[in-house]
Amino acid sequence: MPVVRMLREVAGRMLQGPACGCRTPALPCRFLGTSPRQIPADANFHSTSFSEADPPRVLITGGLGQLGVGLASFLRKRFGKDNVILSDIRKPPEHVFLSGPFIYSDILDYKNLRETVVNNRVTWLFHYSALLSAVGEANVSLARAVNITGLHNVLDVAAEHGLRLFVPSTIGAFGPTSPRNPAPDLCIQRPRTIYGVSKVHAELMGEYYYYRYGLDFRCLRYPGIISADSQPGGGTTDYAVQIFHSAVKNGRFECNLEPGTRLPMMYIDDCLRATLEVMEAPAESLSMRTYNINAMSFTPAELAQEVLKHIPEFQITYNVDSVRQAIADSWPMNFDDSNARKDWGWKHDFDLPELVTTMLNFHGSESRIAQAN
Ligand SMILES: NC(=O)C1=CN([C@@H]2O[C@H](COP(=O)(O)OP(=O)(O)OC[C@H]3O[C@@H](n4cnc5c(N)ncnc54)[C@H](O)[C@@H]3O)[C@@H](O)[C@H]2O)C=CC1
Ligand SMILES: CC(=O)[C@H](N)C(=O)O
Repeated sequence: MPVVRMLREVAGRMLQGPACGCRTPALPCRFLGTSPRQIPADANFHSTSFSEADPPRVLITGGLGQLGVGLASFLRKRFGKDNVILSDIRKPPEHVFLSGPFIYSDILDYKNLRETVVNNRVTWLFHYSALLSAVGEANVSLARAVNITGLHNVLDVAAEHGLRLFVPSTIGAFGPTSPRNPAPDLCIQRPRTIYGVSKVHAELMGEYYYYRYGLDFRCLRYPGIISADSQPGGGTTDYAVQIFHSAVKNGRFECNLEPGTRLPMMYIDDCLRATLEVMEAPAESLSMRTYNINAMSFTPAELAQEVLKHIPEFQITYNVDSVRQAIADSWPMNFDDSNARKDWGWKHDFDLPELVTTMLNFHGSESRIAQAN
């Protein structure tokens, strides 16, 4: 029965492991026929590697959020200012607009995205556009469109043009039935937010494109990220950013999570370094395509204790937001990132004391500058 044997062989190849560089991957059905998303038959789905003399051409989607501007500035130091293009659907503030290339790019507009990639000869794409956990619950249909349909557009453009693609996932990709302390890389993932569901979908679709078409998909599950000079975009872990600004400005903070809510967290410098490290890691060192990364884990009460060491008059009060609390209660308290440490040498620099000192120094000097002016 030759047909059955042929099907078995194809299925066997897919289940065996990633497509290797020497094999021509089968075309996805949606790329055939009259679809605008055609992939040439000789397409090479393997992202190009780069040398110092020939750095990647980078596009960051959703780049005006909490993390994108910092990522652009970090990557520009490594690859050169003009090789890193920041994009978003919002208008950039002047200092961002003047700091390097910025373009309008709506990930829901496939043609616009493809044009951007082609016209700028993009080779690496960091896909940051998303609606985060709390805003996602407030606008499920928009979150579904941006986080799921938008991801499909990004995956197709990346596959079509042989890009190396980074998509961040999150602690929010786990749910109440996942092991919580710690959550390992591979376990039950049944999140109960549209954000979490869309991120599990992104992990699975990215890995599917990797195994099926050889797309160079790389994904890190970020903890809650804490940044000094950018505002969070509507997540459950936002309190851990806002507390520092309030502590310095007012000496007090009203927290929207209960004092004992333990969540994994990370300082932005560690997050951005991990992102570049996994993108630069040799493909053969990656035993997986989606990794947990971890740094620290604390509760609002523990964070407040650490702030008190610097600002003895600091006061924290609690006014719990039931939506955010329910989300936080379903997320991991701790992350097992041993695979990232083993495979590509991940190591964080910032623990809670260094985080608090750094954040308070930043906001302290900001407020001294404001007072002096
Ligand atoms: N900030 C954090 O603590 C964490 C972030 N992540 C992930 O990292 C990525 C970046 O996060 P943040 O910067 O915090 O997000 P953010 O919410 O601050 O920014 C997201 C950006 O996406 C843009 N956007 C929305 N719709 C768009 C569209 N149709 N086309 C293009 N852009 C669009 C928004 O204008 C916004 O600037 C997200 O994918 C997020 O899920 C993961 C875990 C933790
Ligand atoms: C942890 C995240 O993904 C984000 N900060 C959120 O709280 O939604």
